[in-house]
Amino acid sequence: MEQKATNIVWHDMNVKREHREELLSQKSVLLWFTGLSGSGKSTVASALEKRLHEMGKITYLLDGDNIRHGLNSDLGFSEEDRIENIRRIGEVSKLIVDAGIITISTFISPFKKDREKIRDLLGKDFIEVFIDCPLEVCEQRDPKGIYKKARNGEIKNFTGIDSPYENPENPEITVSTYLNNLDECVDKIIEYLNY
Ligand SMILES: Nc1ncnc2c1ncn2[C@@H]1O[C@H](COP(=O)(O)OS(=O)(=O)O)[C@@H](OP(=O)(O)O)[C@H]1O
Ligand SMILES: Nc1ncnc2c1ncn2[C@@H]1O[C@H](COP(=O)(O)OP(=O)(O)O)[C@@H](O)[C@H]1O
Repeated sequence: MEQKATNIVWHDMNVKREHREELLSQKSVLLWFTGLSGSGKSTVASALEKRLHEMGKITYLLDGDNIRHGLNSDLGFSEEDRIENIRRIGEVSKLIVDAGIITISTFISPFKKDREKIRDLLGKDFIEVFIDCPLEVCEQRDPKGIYKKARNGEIKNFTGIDSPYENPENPEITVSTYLNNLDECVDKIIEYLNY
């Protein structure tokens, strides 16, 4: 997004990310989870965070449903609002990574272009985690009864039904929640991180 303000100057602070990382004895990254509603983003992210916490890592989890109650409560599910939702979360994630914290962000983030913008923002610290699960399975799980509502027209612009989801082309990690159990899904991410 174009910067509106003029006459603003970036101030370089004394305490930098590397100093915070050193104090925390860890390297921070952004694990960006993307996938359909019901694919397992929140479930896998929460189990992963627990595992990392038990390993002594400092983490923070940003979750779509939760953020939409606060920071992004002014946004709905039009294409424009989803783009702004993901843009803000990308920026917030960058700040948390800069704080030295291992950040897990779980949003449907249906558009490839928006995810790529966050990759550009974070560079090598961006790890895209595709939570892969066919729509039929997500719909069968329907943990919030939300697909049922989308099918009978109570919810419009629902991802996978009447709003698109673009699969990642080259995610760093693909986790298939319809093939592997929760522990196996978490193992795969932990193995990649190689802490
Ligand atoms: N129209 C529509 N489409 C998709 N999802 C909807 C919609 N309306 C409400 N919900 C609920 O909102 C959660 C998705 O929010 P996100 O911020 O992750 O969406 S997005 O990235 O901006 O597309 C999503 O949560 P998850 O199921 O955890 O993915 C839904 O429960
Ligand atoms: N291997 C698995 N990993 C994650 N969730 C699974 C798995 N197998 C079944 N599930 C179930 O799928 C549902 C996923 O819901 P949720 O985590 O809220 O998805 P999302 O955050 O993507 O909307 C939960 O009811 C969960 O118990």
